[in-house]
Amino acid sequence: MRMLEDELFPSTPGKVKIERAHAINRQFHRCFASTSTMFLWALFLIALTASYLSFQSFVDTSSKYLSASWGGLHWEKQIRVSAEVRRAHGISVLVTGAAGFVGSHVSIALHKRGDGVVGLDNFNSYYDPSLKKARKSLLASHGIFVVEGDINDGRLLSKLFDVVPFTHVMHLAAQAGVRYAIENPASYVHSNIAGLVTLLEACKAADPQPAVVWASSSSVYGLNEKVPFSESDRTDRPASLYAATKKSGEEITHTYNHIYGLSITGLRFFTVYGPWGRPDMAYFSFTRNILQGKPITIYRGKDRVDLARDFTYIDDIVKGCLGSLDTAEKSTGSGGKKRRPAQYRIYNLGNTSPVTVPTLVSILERYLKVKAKRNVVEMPGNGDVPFTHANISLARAELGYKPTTNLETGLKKFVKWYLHYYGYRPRGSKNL
Ligand SMILES: O=C(O)[C@H]1O[C@H](OP(=O)(O)OP(=O)(O)OC[C@H]2O[C@@H](n3ccc(=O)[nH]c3=O)[C@H](O)[C@@H]2O)[C@H](O)[C@@H](O)[C@H]1O
Repeated sequence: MRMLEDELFPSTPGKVKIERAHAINRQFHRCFASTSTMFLWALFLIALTASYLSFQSFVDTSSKYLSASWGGLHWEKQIRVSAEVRRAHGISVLVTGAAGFVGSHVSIALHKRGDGVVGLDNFNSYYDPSLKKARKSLLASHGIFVVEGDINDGRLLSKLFDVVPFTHVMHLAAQAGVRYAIENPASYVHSNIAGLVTLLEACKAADPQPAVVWASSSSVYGLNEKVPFSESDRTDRPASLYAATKKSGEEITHTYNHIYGLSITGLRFFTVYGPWGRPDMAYFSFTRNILQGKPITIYRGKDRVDLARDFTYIDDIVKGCLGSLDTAEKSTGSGGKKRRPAQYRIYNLGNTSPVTVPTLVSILERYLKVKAKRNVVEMPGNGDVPFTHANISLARAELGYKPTTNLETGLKKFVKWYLHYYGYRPRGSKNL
């Protein structure tokens, strides 16, 4: 009994080590008694490692192949059908970020007028992916196919251009949100810089090259104080990493225009809102909190000045996007070289009438018939700017852009959609 206890619970761990060392030594001598045996063992181990490594790479390759959510004849057919143009002089458009807020609206508008549309979206979880899936279903019900994939996937992009000679790319996929850049800076570089370059590489290599229309942002005006913001104003003082990546996007697209002859149109969107919107934005999260009886945080600027935004309704933005696609000239390059200079444009798409954040809240209270629990705090230094205000003369003159929806009307439509989508009882909704 005592011996058994000693074996199981040795009083001196060092002793065990010495005994084990002796035992291992004896075994070692038995196994590798001669040099030739050791050589054979070494050969055996090398062969084993090599076969393990090649098996691993086989497993990796095949699992990548098996898990790829794209490819195959059926997949290609869905893309071709979705890209079919159904009107004279129609266009075929690859819409990136198609399951996003602006992307889904633009896709439907294009499809409705007879253009071909193929969507691309990575369905990331920056906000509730079930809303993105619901938008995808909505698009499917219109006959629009959305490919699940990432703009950083160059192979996928070149495959898409092999299957369809897209005339246009509407590039809306991006890491959005001004304040989230503090939490996750890498995601902005990944989507708004690396993803943009991968997309432009695919566009440059495509034959024919498509014309590219893409989403920049009002945030590029950064710390500008001159109002309203005009396209010729300085944009070299971004207040957030989000803004910095969008400004970089304007410069990156310029490079591709200059070297490869890609036709480029950048659209500076001003705080877009509306049905099927983004849950991370203030008007959306305020609505959710007000209905749930939770407090909302309202930021206030220096000297207790209210923050203001040139809130722009989604339908107006869609018209600006379509106007841009329709007036975009063809790209001029092929085989990696441009034949002649190509079009390069930048436009503000705003509403031209800024509204303060407390006023936005009052409008929501009225439509929701619930008082908000307002918690007013100093604007934290996390990338916000005090106000935005668009000068849209250029877009009006060259795109025929003319916003027609004020914040009151637009929020009414948003609230109606929100109550319906999230299954609220139609309390007084007849008034909406
Ligand atoms: O035009 C753009 O280029 C950008 O527009 C949008 O950014 P913003 O104008 O910042 O919109 P949004 O977050 O709705 O905040 C609105 C107001 O509410 C204030 N705000 C916000 C949150 C909060 O809890 N409290 C608050 O007061 C806040 O301080 C601000 O004054 C897009 O999100 C962005 O992706 C980009 O497209």
